[in-house]
Amino acid sequence: MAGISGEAESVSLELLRQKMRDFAKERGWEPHHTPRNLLLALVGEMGELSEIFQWKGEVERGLPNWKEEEKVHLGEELSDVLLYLIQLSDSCGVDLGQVALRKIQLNALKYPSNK
Ligand SMILES: Nc1ccn([C@H]2C[C@H](O)[C@@H](COP(=O)(O)OP(=O)(O)OP(=O)(O)O)O2)c(=O)n1
Repeated sequence: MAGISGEAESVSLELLRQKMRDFAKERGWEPHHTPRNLLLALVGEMGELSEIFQWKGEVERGLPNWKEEEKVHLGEELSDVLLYLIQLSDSCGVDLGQVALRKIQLNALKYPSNK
């Protein structure tokens, strides 16, 4: 699927990490992108994401009754959370893709399948 700039590439965590590095560098924001600042920004975006669901009651999987504009807004807030999480990991020197893969393996050991 083509992205906003017409890119047809597949989206990897590494691609997003590099794009956010470039984004911060081009604006001279790197000094502000410390782990603590990025964590607080992430928590702020988590709040914005939560607001979308606030007072709605239970929500069906796939959001069948949501307006298109609500889904677009949801996608934006999910993206903000992801992009700050990637930047936070990067600022801590953590390879998010690798540690997440390892965590999935640990989860499988902790919660064995019955099948
Ligand atoms: N110092 C900054 C500021 C912004 N961003 C990026 C990461 C997020 O994807 C997005 C956040 O931008 P805003 O703070 O403007 O937040 P919103 O897009 O949610 O706007 P608003 O809070 O007005 O709804 O921009 C960033 O990396 N570093």
